[in-house]
Amino acid sequence: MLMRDMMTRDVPSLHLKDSLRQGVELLRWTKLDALPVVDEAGLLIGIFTKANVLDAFLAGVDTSELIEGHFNTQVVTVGVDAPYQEVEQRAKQTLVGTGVVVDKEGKALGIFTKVDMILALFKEAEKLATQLNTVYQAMPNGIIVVDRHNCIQQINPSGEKILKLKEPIQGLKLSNAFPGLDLRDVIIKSQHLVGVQTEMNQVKVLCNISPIGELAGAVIVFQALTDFDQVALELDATKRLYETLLTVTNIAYEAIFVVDDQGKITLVNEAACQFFGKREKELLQQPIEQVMENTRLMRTLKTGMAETNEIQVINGRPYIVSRMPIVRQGKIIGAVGKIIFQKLEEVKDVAQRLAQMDQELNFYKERVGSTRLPVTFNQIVTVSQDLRRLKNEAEIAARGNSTILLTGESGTGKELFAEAIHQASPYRNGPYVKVNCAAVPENLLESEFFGYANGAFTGAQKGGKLGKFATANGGTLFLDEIGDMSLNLQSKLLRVLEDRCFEPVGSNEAVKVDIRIITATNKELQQKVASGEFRSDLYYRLNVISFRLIPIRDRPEDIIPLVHVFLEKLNQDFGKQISGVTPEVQKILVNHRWPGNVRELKNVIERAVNFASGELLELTDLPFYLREEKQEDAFPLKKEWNLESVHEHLDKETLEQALLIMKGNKSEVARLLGISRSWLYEKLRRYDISHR
Ligand SMILES: Nc1ncnc2c1ncn2[C@@H]1O[C@H](COP(=O)(O)OP(=O)(O)OP(=O)(O)O)[C@@H](O)[C@H]1O
Repeated sequence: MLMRDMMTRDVPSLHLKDSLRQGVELLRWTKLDALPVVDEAGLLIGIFTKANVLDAFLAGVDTSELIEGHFNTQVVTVGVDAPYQEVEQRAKQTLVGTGVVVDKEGKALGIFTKVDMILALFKEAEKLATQLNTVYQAMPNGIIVVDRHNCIQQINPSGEKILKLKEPIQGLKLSNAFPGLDLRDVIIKSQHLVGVQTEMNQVKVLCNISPIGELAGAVIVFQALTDFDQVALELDATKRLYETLLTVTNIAYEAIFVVDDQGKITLVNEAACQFFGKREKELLQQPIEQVMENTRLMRTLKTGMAETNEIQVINGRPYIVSRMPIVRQGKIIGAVGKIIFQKLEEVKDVAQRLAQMDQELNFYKERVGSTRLPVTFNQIVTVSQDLRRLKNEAEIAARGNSTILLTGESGTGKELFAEAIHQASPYRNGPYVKVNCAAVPENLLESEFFGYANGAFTGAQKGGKLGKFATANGGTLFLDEIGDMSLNLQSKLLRVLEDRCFEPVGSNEAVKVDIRIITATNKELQQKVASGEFRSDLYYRLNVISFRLIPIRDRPEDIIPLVHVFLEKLNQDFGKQISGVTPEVQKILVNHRWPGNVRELKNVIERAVNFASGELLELTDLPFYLREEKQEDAFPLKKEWNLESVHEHLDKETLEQALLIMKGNKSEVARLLGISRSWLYEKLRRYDISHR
């Protein structure tokens, strides 16, 4: 409210040439207590009041005299645009009952009387009361007003609702209505109480209590604690969720960042900070476009389309990037970006370490070994003419001390032959030592083969350690998977083969050994020689006498005899009495291609014995891939298949078969299929093949 809204307007002004009579008549006519006096230009020069009239009368002045000299030149003036508060202030400070309202030039526009002030006050109070009442009625918090005697004056609708009041409480003593609530200190000591938890009408509430003026009473503002608790709980849960999210994102190797709907960064993980080379606070709230070149995140915000695993060149390097919109109630409220393999080196490192541990595990597993009976040629089951001839030749070769190379597909019996040769050789009384060259970790190779001298290196076993060559002294050293031996070791092996002499790690003294060496591989060594992966001189050294073992599909007549030998042993192990296989099963076994050879056959029979309930192994006892062969002799080409699905089908079958052959040993499966372990895991995951 401004002065212009409070003043009395249309007030006549007096001039110097006006008589006292005219002044009195105007006062009488307007019923005002004072009138402004102005000069010829209308500018205010004074005020003519009832007191001036009385003074002139007492002095016996004639009413025809001019008012000049009979009015006050000291005038209280107020600007027409002065706000209510200023007017109130001025009114409080002066005792003068009437002020003159002027414009900026000082021209009198009207007067402002005490009556005007009171009316304005009423208006202002009314406005305030309406505002307060609206707040009072509408606010969600409860309000109780008590007077100085602790009597409840008012309670707002929210208050009644929160406290579930059934009857009015106005007029009651607060301590009676709500026992335990004492406001005496608030009222007497004018104290403010904040965050008071109490119970009113059996409702837990949180209150702020304030005194009203001086000893006038108090007001309680409260809210139900249950609502409050709820909000607090939700807030806590949100906080926890946020912290979990931060921790999760920080564990990730990928750079992860979140933007709001404007493309401003709202969250970054540590990897993202490293990736962008900035600190978190430097990134937060920055437009993503300024932080990352060629970002397509703004597009994601517009289109709402997720893009996963796309190649994007950032700072000249390609990265795998994914983008995902964040949608809430059908609206895109932000997006997440992810840059994968930002720390590819570390991932590779971890993978390498895992592979090495895996290798070491296999190696030590093998070392633990078993104390089974020695294998002789008698245990090599065959009715095939070719294999029998090979067996005879091997038996003859065993009698000498030449190095023997055994080649052939996986599972064809190379190891079996190696041991049988040893048992039939002049070295039979010496040890038979087997080393899987592919399983010895690169860092253990030398000491494993040649041993080490006392104190050769920190952590070395006291007194040194014998290597495989020394251990096999006087016996046979069977080097399996020779095709996987590193070139470095190949040259060292060549020396031992030539001189039967070697030096342990950390020693200058050559050790001479008398050993028979048998090697084996399922790789095409000649091809490896051609590609430079295998030393040709070593190849010729190893290839003095060689035997290529025959895959079982080329000697199907051996299948059923082998099955019977296996059944005999398995019956003992499992306490069963299975005497053979049904004709149906026999047909399948004989027709199968057996990529895993005798090992696969042995595992299939072991599995079948586990499942078998009758006297003969039945179709249902066979693994699924073999059962399928019953229906389809050739590969089944279905109408709905395309080249890709056919390929997948074959892939899946081969994997399942390989897993069975290798009894779930992933390293062996990968080796059998000639793929890396990581590729194998990828395939198992893709085809959803469970692998324990
Ligand atoms: N003629 C056979 N008679 C009896 N058992 C056999 C015969 N041939 C292979 N086996 C058995 O099949 C399994 C695989 O044989 P072996 O380990 O000797 O094959 P491998 O050719 O050395 O395989 P890899 O190249 O995968 O090492 C062994 O359990 C072995 O006893």
